[in-house]
Amino acid sequence: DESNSTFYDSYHGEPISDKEYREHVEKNTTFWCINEVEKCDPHERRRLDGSCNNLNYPNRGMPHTPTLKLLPPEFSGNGFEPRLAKSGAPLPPARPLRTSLLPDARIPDQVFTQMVAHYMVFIVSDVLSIHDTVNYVLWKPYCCSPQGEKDRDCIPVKIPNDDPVHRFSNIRCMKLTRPLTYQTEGCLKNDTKPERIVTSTPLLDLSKLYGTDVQKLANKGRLFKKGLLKYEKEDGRIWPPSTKTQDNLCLLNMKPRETRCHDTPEPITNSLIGINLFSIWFWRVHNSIATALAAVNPCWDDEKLFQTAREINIATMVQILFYELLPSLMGYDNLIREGTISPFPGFRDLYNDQVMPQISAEYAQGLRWFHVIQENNAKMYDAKGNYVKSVPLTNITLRTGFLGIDNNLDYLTQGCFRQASGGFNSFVDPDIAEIGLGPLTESTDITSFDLVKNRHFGLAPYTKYLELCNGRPFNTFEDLVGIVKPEMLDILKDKYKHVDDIDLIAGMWVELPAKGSFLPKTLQCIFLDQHVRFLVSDRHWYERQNRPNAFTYDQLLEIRKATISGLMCDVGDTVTEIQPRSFLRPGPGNEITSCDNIPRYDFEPWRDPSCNGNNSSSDENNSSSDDKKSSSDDKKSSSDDKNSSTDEENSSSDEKNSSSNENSSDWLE
Ligand code: HEM
Repeated sequence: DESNSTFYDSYHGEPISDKEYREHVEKNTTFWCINEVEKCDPHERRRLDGSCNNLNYPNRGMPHTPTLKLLPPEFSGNGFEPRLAKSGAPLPPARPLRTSLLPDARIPDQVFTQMVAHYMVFIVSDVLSIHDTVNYVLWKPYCCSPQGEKDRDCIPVKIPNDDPVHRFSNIRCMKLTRPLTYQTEGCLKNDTKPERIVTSTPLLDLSKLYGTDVQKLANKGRLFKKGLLKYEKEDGRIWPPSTKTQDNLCLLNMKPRETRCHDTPEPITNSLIGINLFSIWFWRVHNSIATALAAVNPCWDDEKLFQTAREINIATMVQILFYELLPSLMGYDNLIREGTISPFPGFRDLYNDQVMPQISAEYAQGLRWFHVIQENNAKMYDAKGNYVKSVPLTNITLRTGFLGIDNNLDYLTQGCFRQASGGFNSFVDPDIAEIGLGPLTESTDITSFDLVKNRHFGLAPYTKYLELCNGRPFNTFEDLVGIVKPEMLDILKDKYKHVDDIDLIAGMWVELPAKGSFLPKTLQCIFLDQHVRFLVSDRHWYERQNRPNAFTYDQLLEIRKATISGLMCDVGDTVTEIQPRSFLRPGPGNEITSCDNIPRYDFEPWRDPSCNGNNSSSDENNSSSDDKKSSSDDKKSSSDDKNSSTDEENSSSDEKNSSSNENSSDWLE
């Protein structure tokens, strides 16, 4: 009897009939095309799978739900191929366009650190998917061989003979596949506009950290003690649980030395290094929060500790994004003016149940622009900032094992805030443009792919977005004066026959930054729209006073203290000193300083009066949580003797846990 849950069509968002349900079962399309939603309870917390976020449209906010379009998609022909140029010819080929508009060069940025790129790619993992990449790497790896010519899904990128890089090689093809869509997965008919499908929730909710499935989280994530996530301790470092078999995503671990591979609810934690690092860090943040909560509230059970820690963890991630990273990138005044952030520390409640929790297709594409600022040569430093060595990031994708040896995790961590990001300019790091996926492919130009995907998603011409964002028409190349960089206007004219031919991502590559911002004008516009949507459409938004289990005013004031540097001091290996604003390069006004000077959460506002019958134990735990704030430099030293009772609980909980004889009070350090 399924009376407690309803099946929704993932695309349309309507409940489906029993007959339709059985048809999907027969076609084996339930996974992508159907969302199962348990009856909503308006008072429950944020669900893992995003369901019931909007009580009127319960599947909106779940995985496999569609993006919103700022402008109607444009395709050509019955097969929904990319739109054509005004002349009726195909648009200019991707690779030569990319090498002209966005040439290879490695130029360090003068303002931002690597932390920006890593945080942004972690945000990407929270709202998008990697299955389109897995598709051409693993499932259909033949797109540059004869077999590929027979497969419609193959859309390889051709390299011309006069290519600036590959004229010196014999590589003439880069393998690539069409995006997975509701059509390819059998949810919509093939004669409808291709509509991309993704696996994350379209909400900022750490959905790839906790996963979107209660059972998976129970199996792989939760320790079911004291609100903690499972963890392992090795050489004094805390890790998410690992798999000892090889069937996970760590394809590039160099055996036999490199064996570590996360066994978290979602294997994506093992993918790009920025996703990997922030997954490790937010995993630890969860546990440090749960431990601090347990210290002030000894009567809270595992469930209450877990759920509260998860909420604070999510709020921390969002607070850092909205109030630290975005203002640095886009300008504080711009964000205040547009309503992305509030100038006041207290509550704000802009929830509108008519706005669906969705991301725009343009936001998904706009995030790709950040490939421009990815510096691929990761410099590694010791805790005092002495240079140790470097590693190309493209060599450590799908290679969690690298982090597990030679103090690499520590050194990389230091590099995140000591090394500049790639320049916010019109150049792409040569490795991102030519290597891309490291040893997984012969050659991958991520930025050419950005252009090809832009077309296969059917995004409207750049000029239409200019009109949308600026409120006036753009009819000629001359209308782009003041919009794009002058020298780039010449190249645009060379490459595109008509101004309306210009692709959205190409326009963003060559645009001038928006006023008071480091982002290109049109990207700024797309970001402003989406970030307001995030907060307006999310019933569980952390700044709301009127939501289930809302923070109190005093709790929210603690969340306001979140900074990326505070996070690094709490959970970053060997981080005992850091600049206060570590998305920005250290230097005058942002000098590296002791972690003692970096603000951190105080968990007193979470003290639950109903626990306070038993004072002796809560006092003791309290003093240890105070310790934590001052002594940030002992993440490695294993304390401690206070909780001998937890020894036993822990060792029984997890057979493959290398830390089974450690006690969970590690988190009380
Ligand atoms: C070492 C650094 C990075 C590498 C090697 C990398 C690699 C890739 C690759 C191979 C793809 C798939 C391309 C395709 O199939 O079309 C991709 C997609 C993407 N990347 Fe990156 N990336 C990196 C950094 C970043 C950063 C810093 C961001 C920041 C926002 C980012 C955002 C995206 C987005 C939004 C997509 C599209 C995902 C989707 O549509 O589902 N990437 N990246």
